[in-house]
Amino acid sequence: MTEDAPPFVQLQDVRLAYGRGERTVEALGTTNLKIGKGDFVALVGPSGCGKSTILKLVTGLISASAGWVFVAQREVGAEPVRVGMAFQNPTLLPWLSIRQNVMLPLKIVPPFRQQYRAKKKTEFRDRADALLAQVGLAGFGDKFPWQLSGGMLQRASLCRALIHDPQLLMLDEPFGALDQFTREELWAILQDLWLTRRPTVLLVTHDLKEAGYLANRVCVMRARPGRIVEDCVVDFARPRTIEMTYEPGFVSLTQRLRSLIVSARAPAATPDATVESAA
Ligand SMILES: Nc1ncnc2c1ncn2[C@@H]1O[C@H](COP(=O)(O)OP(=O)(O)OP(=O)(O)O)[C@@H](O)[C@H]1O
Repeated sequence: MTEDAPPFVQLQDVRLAYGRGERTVEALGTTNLKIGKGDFVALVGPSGCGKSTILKLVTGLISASAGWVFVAQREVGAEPVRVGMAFQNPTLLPWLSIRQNVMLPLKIVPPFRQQYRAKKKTEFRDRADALLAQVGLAGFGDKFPWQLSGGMLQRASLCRALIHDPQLLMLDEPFGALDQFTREELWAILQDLWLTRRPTVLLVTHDLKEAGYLANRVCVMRARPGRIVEDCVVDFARPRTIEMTYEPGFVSLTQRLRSLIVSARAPAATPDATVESAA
């Protein structure tokens, strides 16, 4: 993000508490975050520090208890923004083929919805097939989810998240359930998709190597209440490779992130501590 370009995503003095009264959980303390258009930011931190809460705030799924969330310089929810999402569980619809699953956002999201009804089905089908080919799933469009491996399903899920050219791509531990080799393959695929399409990406991950490989910035969070304690710039050249992750600069980045998280780890949470911290 250049100094004078307005941020595409901005959290300004945001606080978020779940529940009421004695059951209040202060999930996010005062939090500020700016993400430039087309940037790739990873959120890392101990369990319960509010990473997914930030994703929910940015997509407008929940509203801030205090402060403001802006996307494209408008308060979130004021204007529709095209968002793509992928989670740990690919959640493809089992009764639809892979291609139909990938095309689903085009049936739902304007302006594609109207075009889909009008005439563009063939064009959209070609678009889905091209995207499937880009992630190594050429020829799998007619298969059904049960016929694919976990890694293949996650590739298809990335295609579904990107088919409608989202301005914002929200990824909540998308590769968390995959083995290391499949995960590394998918990092390369995601990097390639990001380099060619340049959505603004917010990635939640527990994998520090993944954060360092994929992101331009890694925000380290701390719990109770959740907050960002460090914002590390990652400026390794692109495209990044797995070999690069063994180089001293990369290793010292992941070591630094690790020690930040170790020191950010809150003592084990208890229901009483939760109520106390919220009081
Ligand atoms: N719907 C909810 N109602 C009450 N408390 C919630 C709710 N959702 C999350 N929390 C609490 O808010 C805090 C932040 O949760 P969040 O899911 O954002 O953390 P996280 O960093 O994504 O965690 P993890 O890495 O384990 O997925 C946690 O203490 C969690 O228990």
